[in-house]
Amino acid sequence: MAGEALVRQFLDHAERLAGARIPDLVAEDPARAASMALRVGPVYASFARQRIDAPTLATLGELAGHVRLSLALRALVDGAEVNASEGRPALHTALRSDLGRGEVAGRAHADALAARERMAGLVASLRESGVTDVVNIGIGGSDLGPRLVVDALKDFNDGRFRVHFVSNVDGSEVQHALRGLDPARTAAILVSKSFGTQETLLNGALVRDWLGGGERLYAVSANVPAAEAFGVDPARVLPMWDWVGGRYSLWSAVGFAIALAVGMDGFEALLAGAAGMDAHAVEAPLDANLPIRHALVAVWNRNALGLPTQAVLPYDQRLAHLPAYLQQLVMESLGKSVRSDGRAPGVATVPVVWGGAGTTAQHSFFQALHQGTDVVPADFIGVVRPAHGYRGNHDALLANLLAQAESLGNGHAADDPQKTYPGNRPSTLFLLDELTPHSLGALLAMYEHSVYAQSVLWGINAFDQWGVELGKRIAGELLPALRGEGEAGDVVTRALLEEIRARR
Ligand SMILES: O=P(O)(O)OC[C@H]1O[C@H](O)[C@H](O)[C@@H](O)[C@@H]1O
Repeated sequence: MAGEALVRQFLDHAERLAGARIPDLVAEDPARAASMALRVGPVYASFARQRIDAPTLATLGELAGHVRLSLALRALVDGAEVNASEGRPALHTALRSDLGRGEVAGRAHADALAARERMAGLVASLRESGVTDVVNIGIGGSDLGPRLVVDALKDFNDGRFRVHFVSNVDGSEVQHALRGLDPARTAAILVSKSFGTQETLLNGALVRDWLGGGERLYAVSANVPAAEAFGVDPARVLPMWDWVGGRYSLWSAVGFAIALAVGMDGFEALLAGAAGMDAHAVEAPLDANLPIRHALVAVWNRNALGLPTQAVLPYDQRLAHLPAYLQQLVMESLGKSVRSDGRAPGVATVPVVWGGAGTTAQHSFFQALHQGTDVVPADFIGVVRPAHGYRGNHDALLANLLAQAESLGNGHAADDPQKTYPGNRPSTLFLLDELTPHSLGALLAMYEHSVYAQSVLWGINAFDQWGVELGKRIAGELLPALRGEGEAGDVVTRALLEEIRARR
């Protein structure tokens, strides 16, 4: 079908479903719970509580076909220049899969294997050393992925190292991270793709001095000369490449801290889980493809239902960092209002991603999810088998997870409007059999592919982030003014500078 006819059909479905209610959709189709669910390895996903039906999904599938989503996924893993504004491929899949065809993907995969081999050597030598604590210094993609995974996989950590994270340029974070640590028993990893990030260089210099030199300093960077000039021994610099986006990089040596926490076996299992999802994303037909389904639902919620935000609600404390990680993955990738071809997308793009771990979050912002004026679609993530023996707690956790998805979807009528729940709040519910390196790898790769698929549907580049540059430049200009050297900033900033200077 031609593009325009498809868009018309999309709008027709939107109009038809504008008044549709999730409980009615569920009641109308007894097979819905099964037909709206997909399983890929350890990841089960139910879309039964989305405000969508089979004919709409068929149109969305046609839309996916129209934008050649399958070919686009293939182009991604084969190393096509999907990052057009920077003239680069985005080959994060080559870090964990050998799916990519052709020379570019093949070389990337070989380079990734060689780097992993070197990383394994450094992990082994550190395990044999007297080092007890490791501080990961990085920000954005050089922090959020490792931070999430190290915390999520703490049941797979043998406790050989305590791993700490420092990202913020706020000196308070580094001060508290180092408090109580022994410099003679601490190693630091400076993780920076560019090795030009202000926060990481300032914190790195502090920690280098605190360590008393570069002996236990490690670096991961695509800018090896800069890391060496900073004082890191070349033998302790692991490579990264311009073909890996920062927010897609935890599978590279950026995951050094992960490998120290869960061992190389754990790291390899994480990669294997992601590789399984890569193969599914590229090979599964459109209508049975989990990341594509997830992406189509995201676009439906944003553009047909006009929902401006998206909640991420892991019902597992170990996944408490998942909302922050997904904020970068989704919002840096899709936070664009210009298509790759320079045109306006003509529709809303990125939603605001936010969230928190259940059940804790139920006692803070869930009131607004249930009765607020904005409808917030949610991704719930639950884990069937816990890694602890407190069965009573886990049953309560799962009961709450199921109850929240049900009550948000169905609502509740009451005579008293204060006690009425409007319901019709859409959600997707993921279940992992267990939270393991393998299942976590699969889940995170699912989100990566969904984000890429959304970018293809919207025609935007998921792999650049020009929007973060302006603030960095202005901060650079304001730095001397803050020290009293010259003037910078607009009228409001100057007044604020004056206020700060007067009270220092
Ligand atoms: O790894 P680095 O080069 O230090 O970059 C760290 C982060 O900073 C940048 O501002 C980007 O917004 C992020 O995408 C990136 O992950």
